[in-house]
This record gives sequence, structure tokens and C-alpha cells, in this order.
Amino acid sequence: MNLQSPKTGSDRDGSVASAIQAGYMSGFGNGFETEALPGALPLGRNSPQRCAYGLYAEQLSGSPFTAPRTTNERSWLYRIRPTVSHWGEFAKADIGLWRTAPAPEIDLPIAPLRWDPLPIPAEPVSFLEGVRTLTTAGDATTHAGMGAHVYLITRSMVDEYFYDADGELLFVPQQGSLRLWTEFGIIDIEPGEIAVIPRGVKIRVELKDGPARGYLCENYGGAFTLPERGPIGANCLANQRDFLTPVAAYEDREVPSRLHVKWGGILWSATINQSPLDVVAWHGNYAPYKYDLRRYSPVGPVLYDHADPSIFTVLTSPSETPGTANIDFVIFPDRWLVAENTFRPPWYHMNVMSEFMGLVYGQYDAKTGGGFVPGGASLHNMMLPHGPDLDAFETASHIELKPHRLEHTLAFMFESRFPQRVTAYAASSDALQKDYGGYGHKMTKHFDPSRP
Ligand SMILES: O=C(O)Cc1cc(O)ccc1O
Ligand SMILES: [Fe+2]
Repeated sequence: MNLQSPKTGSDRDGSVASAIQAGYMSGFGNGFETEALPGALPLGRNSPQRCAYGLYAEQLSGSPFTAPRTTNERSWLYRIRPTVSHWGEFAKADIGLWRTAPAPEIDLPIAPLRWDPLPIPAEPVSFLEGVRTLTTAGDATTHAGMGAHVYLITRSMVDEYFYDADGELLFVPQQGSLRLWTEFGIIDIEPGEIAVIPRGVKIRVELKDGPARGYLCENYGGAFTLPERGPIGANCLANQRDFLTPVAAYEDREVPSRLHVKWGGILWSATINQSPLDVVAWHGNYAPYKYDLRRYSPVGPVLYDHADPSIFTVLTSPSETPGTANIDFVIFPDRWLVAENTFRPPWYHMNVMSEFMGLVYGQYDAKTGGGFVPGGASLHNMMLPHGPDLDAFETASHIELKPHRLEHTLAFMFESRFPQRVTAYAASSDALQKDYGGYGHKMTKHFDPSRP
């Protein structure tokens, strides 16, 4: 049990906030326990007749009670007030450009699509106001599919709180660091790291060092978990010990505040009288976490050929069909390319899965001809052809095949079993690259039947 939790008082000016250190516990899916006040966690039982310090006990269930042990997720929260007390008169609020599947706003274009980085607005925009949905897939009401969003943030949320009942949230920062104040404690993330906030966990999002942009995967389906390693064995890829879950930290702050809830694709908002981040202690395996993608240990072909990108899966949201992910979160990090007599970048292909990609920094080895830049995004949808651009093909076809280190590069993919629908916003955005669909036409014919 880690008792070094930050004490978050009622004061919240910037300097106090930034002086507070986030503290973490290591492991993935552990039965964690943590308390911000000594003795706040009941010993040996979940629901004592009276909790220490006058706290209320509340269970948060991320899975059905009856889910098998491997997927059963719940935590016990010991809080100043139960969540029912943080409930107000909810009214429908403006959800801005956040969309939820099914969102058949426009006909699905059968073309590869790519976007420039969405510009960070000059005006004050909080996390909630700054989510722009590019694609949606599946159906949130059936707990299947996902939303792929970009967030743009220029102001911290102040006395505002949010939880997403429609899915868990995977943050992939691309520019600027965030402090995620959660019911379970504080998570700081920067570009190169990710954070996962489970469905139903209340948060407040603060900027740490200026405006921020990043990607957000809203997972309506099975909770993200680590992929099986199969014959790879017990090590490499993402290692359990590198996942960090925050120690308990609470706010005892009684000021008029707003609670926003995204439920069924609608944003509901209410005024409440205090901070709902009032969990003094908690235990369980349903909790937010962060992970540094630079700790990922990639495994790949050490003699010849290019392996399927599934070899780079960090987290997977399984569906009921084995091997058919609701979402795979896959990264393309720094690594050595050593394969002999091999076209080393990704091959040309068509895929039953749909592929949304983003770039945190550097250059992606399939797109060296420009256009896929940090902060931008692309969509190669179900059964649509795609592959390296002309520059990547020509270079990789002729380069001397010495061991080559791909450096300072971090692309990623949200890959789903469901086709992804493009939002009206994404289809009409100035950031949509009008000429991307034609990149395949630039490939030249090399065929010469007289030259085997
Ligand atoms: O299309 C892409 O760029 C993603 C991708 C990468 C890779 O190494 C193999 C297949 C694949 O879809
Ligand atoms: Fe692909």
C-alpha cells in the first residue's frame, strides 16, 4: 500500500497545483489499494457499518458482477459523499464537435483520407469544448466500437468535472502535457505517454505547460487489456510493471461546480455544490493508468520480411470473437530494421479491419514523401487499398540493407474490426487533404517481361 499520496487542499491557484507531485503504483490490472489518510481503507471488508473519517463506501463496477475473473473489474471507493450526492438537475448541453456512434452524418467515402494537424484555437477552449471527432465505428449503445477524436485545449477546467458513460478514454498527447485529476488520484502525461480513464471515472483536465493537442480513443467496447504474447513468452512488448496507477488524492472543495456527463452520445450538465473528486481511499482493479510508450519493447523480424503490425500492439479491446479486436492500439516506435533482402516498410495491402493513424512525433516509414505530419491523422478504412507512398517505395526498394535504426519516431494506429464513419466535421474540415486519395496514381510501372 502506498501512503505517499498528495494532499489536495481547497486552494487551487496554479502554483499550488503544480507543486503537487503525482504518485503512482506499478502494475497492470492489479488489486491495488491506496489511502490518502491513514486508516481510511477498511481492513478485511468492503462495507463496514461505519467507515473511518465518516466516509461513504461506494462500488464502481466496470464489468457485470458475473464477468469471469479475468475480465471482472470493480473498485471500492471511500469518499466524502456518495456519487448520488454529486447529482444535480441535469440539462442537455452543447456537445460541440464530439460525436458518438452510430453517427451516419455523411456517406462513407471509399477513399484513403488524411488530415493536417487541426490548428489549436486562439480562444479559451477546455478539454470538453475541444474534442473534435474524426471517425466513429460500431454502436456505443451496444458497447461495441469506438470514436477517434483529436483534442485541442487552451484552458484548464476549473470547478468543472466530467465523466464518460459511453466508453473508456485513451489519451495520446501529441503536444503539451496534461494533468488529469481523477477520482482515483492525479495522472500527469506528456507526449510519448498515454493514459486510460475507465468508463464512468470522473476527471478534471488541466494544462501543465501551455496549449495542448492530442488524440483520444473512446472505447465503447471491452476494456483495454494487454495482448497475449503467445510464443514471444513472458517478456517484451508492454511490460506490466511499466503501467502506473495513481495513489489516492482527494479534494474537499465546496464551491459551485459543474458536472458534465456524456451518456448515450448526449452531454448532460448540472450544477453541484462541491468537487466530486472526493475519494480519500480506494481499492480494486478498476482504475485509471498511464504508460510511457518509450518503455515499449518491440519485437520484430530479425532475418527477413515485414511482420504484421499486430506485433506492436500495446493494448487491445477484445470482442467476443477471438483474435478480432474491437480496437487494437498499435504503435510504431524507435526500433532497428535488420531484415535481409526485404522491402522493409509496411507492404501494400487491404484489410478487413479499419485503420485510423496518428503521428506523435517524427516520420512514419510508409509515408516519407510528406503530408503525414505530427498532429495529423489518416484513415485507411475496411477493405480499402493502401501502402507506402512513392518516396517510401522507391527509397526502400533501392536502399542498402544495413541495420538501420528508426529514430525519434512515434506513429500509432487505432485499428478496429468495425468500419469507421467519418464525421461531417472531418469531411468538411480545411485540414482534410484534398489530394491524398491520388497518392497511388503516382506509383510508376516497373514491369518488364524481358527482365526477370
Ligand atoms: O497501413 C499502415 O501503415 C499500418 C500498417 C503497418 C504495418 O507495418 C503493416 C500493416 C499496416 O496496416
Ligand atoms: Fe495498413
